[in-house]
Amino acid sequence: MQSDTSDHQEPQSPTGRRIRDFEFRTSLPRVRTSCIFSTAPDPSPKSSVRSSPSTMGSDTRSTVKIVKGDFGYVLEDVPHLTDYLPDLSTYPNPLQDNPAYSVVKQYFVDQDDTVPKKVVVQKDKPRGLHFRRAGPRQKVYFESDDVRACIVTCGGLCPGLNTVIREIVCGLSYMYGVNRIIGIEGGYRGFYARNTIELTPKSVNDIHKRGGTILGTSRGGHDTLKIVDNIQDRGINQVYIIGGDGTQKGAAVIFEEIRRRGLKVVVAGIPKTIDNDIAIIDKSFGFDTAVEEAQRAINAAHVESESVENGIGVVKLMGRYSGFIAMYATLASRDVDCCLIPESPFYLEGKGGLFEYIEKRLKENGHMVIVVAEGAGQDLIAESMKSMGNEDASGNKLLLDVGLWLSQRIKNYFTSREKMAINLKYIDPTYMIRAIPSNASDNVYCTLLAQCAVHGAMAGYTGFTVGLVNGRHTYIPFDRVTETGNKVVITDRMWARLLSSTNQPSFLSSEDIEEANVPEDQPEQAVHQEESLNNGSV
Ligand SMILES: Nc1ncnc2c1ncn2[C@@H]1O[C@H](COP(=O)(O)OP(=O)(O)OP(=O)(O)O)[C@@H](O)[C@H]1O
Ligand SMILES: O=P(O)(O)OC[C@H]1O[C@](O)(CO)[C@@H](O)[C@@H]1O
Ligand SMILES: [Mg+2]
Repeated sequence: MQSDTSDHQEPQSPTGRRIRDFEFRTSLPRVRTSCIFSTAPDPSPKSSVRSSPSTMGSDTRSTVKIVKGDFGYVLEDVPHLTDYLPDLSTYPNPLQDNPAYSVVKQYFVDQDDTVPKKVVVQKDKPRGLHFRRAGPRQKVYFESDDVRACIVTCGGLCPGLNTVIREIVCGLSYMYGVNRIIGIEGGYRGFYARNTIELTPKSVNDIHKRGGTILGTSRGGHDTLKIVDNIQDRGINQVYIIGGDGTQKGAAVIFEEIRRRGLKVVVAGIPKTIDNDIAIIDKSFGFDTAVEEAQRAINAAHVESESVENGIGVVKLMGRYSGFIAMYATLASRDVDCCLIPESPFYLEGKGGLFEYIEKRLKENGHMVIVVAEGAGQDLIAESMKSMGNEDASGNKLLLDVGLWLSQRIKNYFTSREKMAINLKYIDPTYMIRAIPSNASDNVYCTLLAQCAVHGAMAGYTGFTVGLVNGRHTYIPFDRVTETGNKVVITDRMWARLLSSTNQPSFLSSEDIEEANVPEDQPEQAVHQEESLNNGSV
């Protein structure tokens, strides 16, 4: 954990009273109609609060705290409990007496520390967007005995979920002396439809060695009022929500309702998605593990295809809207001849099409490997199968199996034209990849994310997602991570590197390139991808 040398100034309670906030707040009757939110006194004369789009199309308007500084500096700050409960007491952080941490020089993060979204800068350009740096603060807003925390996991599985659960429990317990932590079973609907389980450092001790989530997960079932009623009834005052883009949208609505009721309850999100499709953050946990595990499937496809005449190995990898796993697994392997992702349209027949390329590759090399992300070519499949538009319980598009479809189309093409006898093997390792435990580097990453979430919650921050931005942990407002998704930018250098490593056609006409050209706010995203997933190398 990084430390800082400057003096730390925590906001003090104006009353200085050490009230038992948790008991006080949870004894209040439920407030459903009146809003007792007020914005915090501006920390800077240049700060302002902007409205952000509602996440649910209801009256749940969010306010994002914008602080402006010199040279075009902008801090997009996260909410704090004192925004709507200004009289809360603060307490010294128990970490200062913890033998492990007390020896660290300036262990606490300075209140003013922020992290820039963009690290490649030009001397005449504004300093741009910043996020609040994550980490332990000198003062906390909860007494250890008063904390009652809960953890929930939602959406699809991802390597590392159990590690995050483990480290939230251990972080709360060992760093802050919290011993009342419960797990909500089966995703959002578990708040009102399932039992809870008690979580202790002992009960979670070995769970990081297992795939999946010990709490279970689900899609759909997000009923905001029932969830917040349940939080209130159970006296929960720290809610840790682990999940993808849909889950973070759900967390944002829960936060809004909690704030509307004036509860001293913190909502902290930990972004999870194997697809790496969450905006702003460098990468999501479990992504590295997925890319590594995908190598085994690609390797099998390569061995199978090179062992026979005109062998073709087709491997399907996950990636509903974003082809990051396919792109990085391809770049890592060097055995892949063609990588198809949702962001890059392709076509099968005719000049410059996939069939022509396969034929050429087989003639040159005798075998080939194709990696296809599950969301690729969905329009093409829909055209030929005349069915599309089904959704899962969370409203996500249900995909048609591109791997099976593509394999069949390739077989048909070569059989019907009596071009050449091919030998195609289709491998679908998607759920096997998703279900494994996280690898070593993801384990460390999950640990830091979990600990930063705990530090933020104890420090009274709320309505935030914890995320790595340019290698530093930050607190990001929910809206920022949910308003757009992270996608492979096909006019970016990384995709060019892939094209040059596989030698596949780009399948793009000059009009397509124009259309795909980075929109105004995306050059930053493209640079960001370069820097974050590529350690800044060019
Ligand atoms: N706009 C939304 N508002 C409130 N809740 C939502 C919203 N979108 C999704 N959710 C809820 O979030 C949970 C998870 O959503 P979803 O199934 O889309 O997975 P996810 O979090 O995006 O993860 P992944 O896509 O990586 O599997 C579901 O319980 C769903 O009801
Ligand atoms: O079959 P499920 O559990 O709905 O999940 C499938 C989806 O989940 C994801 O892994 C995202 O979590 C996507 O890549 C995939 O489309
Ligand atoms: Mg999602």
